[in-house]
Amino acid sequence: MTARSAVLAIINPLSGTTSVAQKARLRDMFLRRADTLGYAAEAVFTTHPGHATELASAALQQGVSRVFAIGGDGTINETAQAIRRSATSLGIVPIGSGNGLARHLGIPLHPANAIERALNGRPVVIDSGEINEHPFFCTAGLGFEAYVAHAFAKQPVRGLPTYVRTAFNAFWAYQPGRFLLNGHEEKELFSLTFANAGQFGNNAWMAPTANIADGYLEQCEMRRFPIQVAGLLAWQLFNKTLNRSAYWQGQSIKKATVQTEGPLLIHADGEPLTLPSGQAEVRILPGSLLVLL
Ligand SMILES: Nc1ncnc2c1ncn2[C@@H]1O[C@H](COP(=O)(O)OP(=O)(O)OP(=O)(O)O)[C@@H](O)[C@H]1O
Repeated sequence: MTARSAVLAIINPLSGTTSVAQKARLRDMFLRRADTLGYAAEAVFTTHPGHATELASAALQQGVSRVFAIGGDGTINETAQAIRRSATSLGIVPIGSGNGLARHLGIPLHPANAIERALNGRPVVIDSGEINEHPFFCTAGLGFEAYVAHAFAKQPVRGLPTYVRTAFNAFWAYQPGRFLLNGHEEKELFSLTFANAGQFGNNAWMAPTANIADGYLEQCEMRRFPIQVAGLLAWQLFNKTLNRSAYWQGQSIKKATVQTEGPLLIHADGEPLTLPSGQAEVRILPGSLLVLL
């Protein structure tokens, strides 16, 4: 008799707005379905930030071939960073607030369908990025989007309504910053995005033409814009046409540097980070992650 292949599901009890009881039902559904398909499945709830990386690293050491992240982009990031550049594949069951990577990849947003897709999926190679030592799989960036990520992290409740309220309030408080790009171009920017996937989440497409497996990041710059065009830009962001705006500029890059005076607020897959040196080095890691699709 052949041994059953081991798989692990990592579940963030705090992702999105579904209750812990609902997530426990998802865990049970995952375990039942994995068992039916012949896997030796385990599922673990995270207990603290960074726990998903610890669990996925341990699974990798034990030779687990498929690790499933049941959560949002932050949980996917923590899980994927442990198994990138390995033969272990990532399954994605999106239950977060934005689910940018899952939406870009066309993964079903209904958890039961996503479980089915991931358990039956084949490994497909995608790129990932790094901003200093921080990996990202969807987007990283600075300026307004980093400002919002920092503000959102302080909210007691997650989910889309909280995100929209936080972004709206941040819009009035935020002042565009000055950044030195690649050591020679000084620019005042509303935001600067490094996109592996095309969207932040919730179908907000900052980089409508991004290809997640082409070996490039899309560097998207948003210039300061008059308040009168904010509504139009928001419409274009969700309509996947922001790249037609005169305030948007994009290029495909393999690496970039950004400097600012004082600490640099950034985000990696929506997780807020601060770079005390004020300097960011961004690069693409082509073909660095296997995703079950
Ligand atoms: N048990 C836990 N207690 C507190 N925080 C946790 C725990 N497990 C994970 N986290 C943290 O929760 C944060 C948010 O998780 P996640 O990204 O999955 O959900 P989300 O923000 O609702 O979704 P999205 O990123 O798609 O918008 C991550 O930064 C992660 O480190």
